[in-house]
Amino acid sequence: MVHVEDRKHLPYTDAVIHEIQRLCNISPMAVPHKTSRDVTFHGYFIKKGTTVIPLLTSVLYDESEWESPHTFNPSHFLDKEGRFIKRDAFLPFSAGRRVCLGESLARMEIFLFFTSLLQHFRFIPPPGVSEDDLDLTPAVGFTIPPSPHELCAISRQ
Ligand code: HEM
Repeated sequence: MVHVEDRKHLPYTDAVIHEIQRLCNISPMAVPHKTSRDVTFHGYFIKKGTTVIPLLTSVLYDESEWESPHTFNPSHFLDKEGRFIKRDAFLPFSAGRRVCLGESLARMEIFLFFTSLLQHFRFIPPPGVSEDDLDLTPAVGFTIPPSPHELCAISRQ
């Protein structure tokens, strides 16, 4: 049985989960916001009342922040000794006053579901399908869920 406190003892697992959320961010455009006053941001003047859509993907794939932004690489979240490191550019829940209210709950649930499932099952492609045939290209939309595909869960017991 896994507990949420185990997260600190499982840095590689934690890094894998963070990397999945970075690379497969499900809410790339967060939620539209409106400026409550005139703002100058990075030299651009933004008038009060302007709708602003934060592109979280631009941070999660930022080439100046990530060593291999377009490749799955849990080392983004590990130091040389294999300890978990926080990264400022990890913003799948957005940031600021309107940051996702469910972030703690979501992170806890993802850790518990992910570790429990992997402890009890091995996941393999269905018979006749090779791993290379699995298309992990996400669906496109306001949110980007994974495309439907089939997997077999094999009990480890
Ligand atoms: C992997 C799971 C989740 C992701 C990636 C996610 C991501 C986000 C993002 C990007 C926003 C927009 C923040 C902004 O306006 O800039 C948001 C808002 C919000 N999320 Fe989540 N979310 C997740 C799960 C949850 C869960 C489980 C709950 C509730 C139990 C939740 C509740 C909310 C609420 C209430 C807001 C609106 C906050 C506000 O406007 O003040 N989210 N979320």
